[in-house]
Amino acid sequence: MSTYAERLNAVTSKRGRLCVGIDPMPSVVEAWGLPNSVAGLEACARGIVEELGGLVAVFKPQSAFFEAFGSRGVAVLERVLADIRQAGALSILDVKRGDIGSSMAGYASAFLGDDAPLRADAITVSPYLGVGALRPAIDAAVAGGQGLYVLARTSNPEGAPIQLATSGSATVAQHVVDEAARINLRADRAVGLVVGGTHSDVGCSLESFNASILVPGIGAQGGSIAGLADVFGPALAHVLPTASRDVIGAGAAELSSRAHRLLDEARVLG
Ligand SMILES: O=C(O)c1cc(=O)[nH]c(=O)n1[C@@H]1O[C@H](COP(=O)(O)O)[C@@H](O)[C@H]1O
Repeated sequence: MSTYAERLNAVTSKRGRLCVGIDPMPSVVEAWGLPNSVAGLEACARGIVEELGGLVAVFKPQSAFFEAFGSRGVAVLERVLADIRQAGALSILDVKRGDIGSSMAGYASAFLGDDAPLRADAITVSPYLGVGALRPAIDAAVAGGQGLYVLARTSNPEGAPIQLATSGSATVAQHVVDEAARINLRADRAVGLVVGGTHSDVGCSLESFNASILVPGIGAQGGSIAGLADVFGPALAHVLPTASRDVIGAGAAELSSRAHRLLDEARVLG
């Protein structure tokens, strides 16, 4: 069985280093000329994968916009994840879970389990109950050839007081980066990071990090792919930029041209 790192490398080598976020919020669904309903959600979210599924390497559905419609929205999310798989792309399910070990094991089986209806190739997780509390998800990811993306330095301005606070001799963000790198030595590089593309200085050293770095904040939040080389330096080799509204926010007619524009920009990442 191949690891998440190997699968990610294979698909991004072919399709380019870009993740498209599937955030079908009401304003996006409206820009697609669709009603703010389960049917509108489904037409928008599955329409994105139908159009871009053979082009883009990775998709990141944001669970919140599906959960907003209850069980019928979650059923749409199941179908979107299946569509992504069918298209030969990878899915990062953005659920930002983090809990004590026993509950984390529950989340791991919900999103990473072999037969889980919401099975994804990777999920986003929060380390604020301790990086060690993520262990059940790390074990599940390694067992299934899947990945995790741990929030280290998020794209939003409100993250700074917590993530840049000092813990011992390093910032909290640095602690997360170092712990993830240490775990990866025995975890098939399954533990990636989330580091926003909106900062001129991320406030932690990524130099010796050894796995994928998901970089949100491109486009709508002010970040640009062109600006990443200066900020990420040698870690640029691990960067996977992700954009949602910048690609999907102007309706179906502009979807393909916007994706192609970002794929062109992402060529500088190699
Ligand atoms: O984990 C994430 O994906 C994430 C982390 C972060 O630091 N900032 C961030 O914006 N995100 C997510 O990335 C997406 C950003 O959407 P756009 O700003 O439209 O590209 C949303 O789904 C956010 O929840």
